[in-house]
Amino acid sequence: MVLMILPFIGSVSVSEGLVAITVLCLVYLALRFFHTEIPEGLRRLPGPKPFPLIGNVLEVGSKPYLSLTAMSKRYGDVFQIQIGMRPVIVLSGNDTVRQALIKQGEEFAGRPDLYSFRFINDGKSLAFSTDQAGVWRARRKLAYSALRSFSSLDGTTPEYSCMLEEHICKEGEYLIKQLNNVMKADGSFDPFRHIVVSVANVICGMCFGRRYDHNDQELLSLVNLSDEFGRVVGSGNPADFIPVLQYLPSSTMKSFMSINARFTAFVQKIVIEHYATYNKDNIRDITDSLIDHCEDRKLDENSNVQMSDEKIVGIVNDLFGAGFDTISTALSWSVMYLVAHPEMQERLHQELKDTVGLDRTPRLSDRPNLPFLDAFILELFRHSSFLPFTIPHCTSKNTSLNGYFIPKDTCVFINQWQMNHDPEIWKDPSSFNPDRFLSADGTAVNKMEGEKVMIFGMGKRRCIGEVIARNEVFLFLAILAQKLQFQAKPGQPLDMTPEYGLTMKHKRCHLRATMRVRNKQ
Ligand code: HEM
Repeated sequence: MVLMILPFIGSVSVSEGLVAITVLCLVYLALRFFHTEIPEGLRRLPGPKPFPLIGNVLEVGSKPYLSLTAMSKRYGDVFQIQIGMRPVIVLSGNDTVRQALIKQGEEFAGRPDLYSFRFINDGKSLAFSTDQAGVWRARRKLAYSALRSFSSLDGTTPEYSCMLEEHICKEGEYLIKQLNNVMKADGSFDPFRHIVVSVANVICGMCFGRRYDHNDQELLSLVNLSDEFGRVVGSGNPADFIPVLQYLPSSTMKSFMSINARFTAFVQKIVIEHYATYNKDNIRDITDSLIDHCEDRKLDENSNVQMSDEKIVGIVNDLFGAGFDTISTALSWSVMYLVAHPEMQERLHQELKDTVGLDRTPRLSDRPNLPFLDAFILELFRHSSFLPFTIPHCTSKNTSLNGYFIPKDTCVFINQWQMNHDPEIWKDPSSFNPDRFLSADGTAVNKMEGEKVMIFGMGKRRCIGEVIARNEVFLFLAILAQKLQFQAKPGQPLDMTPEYGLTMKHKRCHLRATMRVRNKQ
């Protein structure tokens, strides 16, 4: 965050700077003057003392998941920091987060009105916008039912249990061929670069009824920009917290706007093609089903939530965006963990060899027989906590939590990383140990332990793609571990340091892989 504010200082003239600082000081003093009254019986939130203007930016630093976890040890599960001008409540601890997001779910389900969020999906994002509760709920329901029906649709042949399985198996097999070819040609590969196209193709198949070549430049440039997107949304763009910065030039913000504009243009082009070829009697994919919903709604006089067609069809933009970045980050990390723990890589392969064999592609129905793979995925989610915070929440009314007063419209960060590394819950949390999720004889996953892992959020805003995501990570990883053996590139030590963002990624690197079984041609 501090690193993100610094570039602003160089791009402002002295007089502009002085005016900005004077305005900020006046606003700051006014805010302190009108300090919120605490209702009787409730306490004022604890937290570090903020500096004028920058608040606690210095203490939060560039790894907020670590600094805010350290602060939770000092101030407790509910505390307040100030980022720039904006107070932010940070929630940690399983019981506290459960209380806020489930028991008091309605009060904590909003999204804050952050400047950068206005550029995502043209300000009409289901996940990031400040839609009124009724509109958001109706859009979420539509998105959820479209996702569910298009993933559970029958596959094109009885070989596959559903469309989702068909897409993943085909893309998984194609990915193996692709990695094999790149290995032959270059001797190493960048895991994220190839995984992201395969994963994007699965969600493209469901949303748009099409797939892209691994060398398609338009798709490649779009999906490889997602790191940049996560960096702004994840760390909090300075202009979100120091409003006057919205009016000053910023290269980060410029690039963020351009990524969003390109993303929206990419989806819009496909949506326009769908409108032109739409046929009510042949709903091809999620885009068609959303267009169909707009048509039906025009005939439904009882529909009580007012939503524009743009807001309905724009849902596909959210599904596509959320559907590839998260899953490819999870899979890319999986490969890194396999390389970091070769004994686990062998154990996984052996489990697949013993239960599935090497002659057929794994299926979703193999899952109950692959407990170590399931435990490995749970530990990957927990240990990497690659989504260290949920998307920021916001209170919809004055409320209280653990006896502390929290005013309406307060921005709330949920620290998933802290929950996944809490020593009260996890024994030796910093070690990577999938066995923690297995029964004593190693034959079954302990479901209760698994449910303690927090990576999809909880309550009213819980991820709507969770089932698809879990299935996708499982099946892609099963295919990769069955067919390939991954290693680090000689002379290149593995760097597992996460780079902070909405989704934390490992540094781009090159790995090697050898085929364990011949792929079907
Ligand atoms: C491993 C993969 C994934 C992870 C870890 C993940 C995690 C999350 C998290 C933490 C949130 C925010 C929850 C909150 O704000 O409290 C979220 C929201 C969301 N996710 Fe996922 N997600 C994944 C995959 C997907 C997929 C595949 C889709 C759809 C195809 C999807 C669609 C969404 C949507 C639409 C929201 C916004 C929900 C709302 O604001 O009401 N996600 N996800």
